[in-house]
Amino acid sequence: MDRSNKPAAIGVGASLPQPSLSIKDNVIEASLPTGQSVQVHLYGATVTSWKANGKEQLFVSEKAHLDGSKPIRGGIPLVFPVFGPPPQNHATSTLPQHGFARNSNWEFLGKSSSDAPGKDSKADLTVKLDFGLSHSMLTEEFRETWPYEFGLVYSVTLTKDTLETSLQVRNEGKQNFEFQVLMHTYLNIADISDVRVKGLESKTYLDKTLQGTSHVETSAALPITQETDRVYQNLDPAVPIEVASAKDNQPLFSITREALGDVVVWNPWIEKAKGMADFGPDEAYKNMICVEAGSVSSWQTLEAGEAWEGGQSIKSRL
Ligand SMILES: O=P(O)(O)OC[C@H]1O[C@@H](O)[C@H](O)[C@@H](O)[C@@H]1O
Repeated sequence: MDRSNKPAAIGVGASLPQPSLSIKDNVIEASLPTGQSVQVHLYGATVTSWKANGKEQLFVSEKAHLDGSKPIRGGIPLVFPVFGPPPQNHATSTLPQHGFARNSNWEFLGKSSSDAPGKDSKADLTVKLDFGLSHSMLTEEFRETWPYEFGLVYSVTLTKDTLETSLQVRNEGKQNFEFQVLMHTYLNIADISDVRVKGLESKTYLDKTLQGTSHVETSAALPITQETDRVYQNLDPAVPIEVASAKDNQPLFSITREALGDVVVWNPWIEKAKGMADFGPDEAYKNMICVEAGSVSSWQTLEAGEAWEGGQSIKSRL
């Protein structure tokens, strides 16, 4: 995963087609000459579209609010600095569910592109979009409820066959703070009954549908047949979690992570889907599965002046 801020390689392939960028109504769109594209709303720095292989790879609810009035239901909302309902007696306790990153207005820091080493420069071209959020950009309410001086840089990198998202968290103040982080990725699938989640066998998970009780996964290829809300813990980030087709066992998505040791698997199923005002149509629960890379089962402590970085790379074969 390239986290450098290096600019486009000057001179290399100067005559080759370059990634294109458009900025309109607080939505940033970039595309590669090979056809892949990504779209990011400044509200939440939420990735709302990733097209590869001629297909949309991310699910966005038809009823999602795209006007900044509510976190966007779909794509990749970013969860920070707390996952789920904040615990009592913690610095995050008065924040909303999943924190403030997904409901804050981020700034676009710029685009960079690079040729990865390879024979076909056009095919290896990548584009990286950087977004920033800091304490002074928060609403007054969030600044008061979470009074830490912080800086986030969120990088969204599009390559020929992957989408990479990575977050750098900096503590720019004088006090330590604790945070959790999660990339709440809604993957677009044709039919939930046809997918299996692989790479979780023998891993411990907390089942949020069963009062957060702890279990050990017994399935090598997990089918989703009911409401599912599980936090798999302490995974090896380098081992991919795969969403595979049950028909031919072929992976549809493969997700590797860096410094993100937990993975949440979530599908609201029938009743919960109906109960979410911004989720639609009702049957759309069949067309999505959230596989969310994060660090949520404990807290990351960031000392004054320190930085932390983590991310995911999603490869699609859809
Ligand atoms: O409705 P929200 O706040 O976007 O959350 C959606 C889901 O997000 C998941 O990450 C949680 O594990 C679920 O418990 C939660 O329901």
